[in-house]
Amino acid sequence: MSVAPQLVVHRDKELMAQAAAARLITKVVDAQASRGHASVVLTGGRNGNGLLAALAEAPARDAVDWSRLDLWWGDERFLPEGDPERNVTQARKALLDSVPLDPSRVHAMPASDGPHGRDVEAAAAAYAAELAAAAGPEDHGPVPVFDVLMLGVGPDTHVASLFPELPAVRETERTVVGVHGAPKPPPVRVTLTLPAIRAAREVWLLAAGEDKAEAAAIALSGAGEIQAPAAGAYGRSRTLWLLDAAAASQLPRALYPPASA
Ligand SMILES: O=C1O[C@H](COP(=O)(O)O)[C@@H](O)[C@H](O)[C@H]1O
Repeated sequence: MSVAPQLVVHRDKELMAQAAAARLITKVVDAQASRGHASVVLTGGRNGNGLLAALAEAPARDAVDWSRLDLWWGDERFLPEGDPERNVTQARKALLDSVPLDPSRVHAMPASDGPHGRDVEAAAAAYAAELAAAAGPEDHGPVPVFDVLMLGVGPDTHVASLFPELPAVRETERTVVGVHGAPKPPPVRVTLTLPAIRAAREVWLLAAGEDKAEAAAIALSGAGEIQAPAAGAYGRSRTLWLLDAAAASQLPRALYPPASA
């Protein structure tokens, strides 16, 4: 059953990134204190990378035990290792190269020049197997119960590489699939599916900028997940939309009443 989304609206995208970074630090520190380790699923895109860059600048980042953090990805552009358009390349530049992570806990999705070559279905199956191997009996499923899974929201309401009406968003069995014909380049991608996303304890959707306003309004107004994949992204115990004022500007008044002063 889906948990009703909560909304937090910040003044602008810089403040949103800083506040989300602070929120993530607290979550990771709390999870490490209670379970000894934490797991976070990263997103690509402008807002996801903005958050990572803000985290890199936050003095409180030193409160995180980076060696006890598992990092996974919600999706990846299926390109050669090191390609500047790969989500993992951008994440490394924004944050990962500057913190003492345990490389064995950095679970990048396969590249198109990796062991599976250009076979994106094999790459997706390999990532699903890696997730399944990391899931313990306490997870009761084929993927770990991630502490936080972040998703950038595209102007067309896509999340991860789940685009409206494409087969990946209809997947109900597999946890990771290959994507062909994505409307946003590159066309070939690897993505977690909605069932895998919904295994997370908390799902955070990031939307900043005017070009996200319509998507946020559609996804939060009862749209179906096939037409608006962001509407189908929710966590087991919390679904949090982190927006800036521009992205919140078309939300129904019942969700985001205009300020009175
Ligand atoms: O291509 C992608 O786009 C989305 C959204 O990106 P944005 O730049 O519009 O914020 C991103 O969440 C996804 O990870 C990425 O592969």
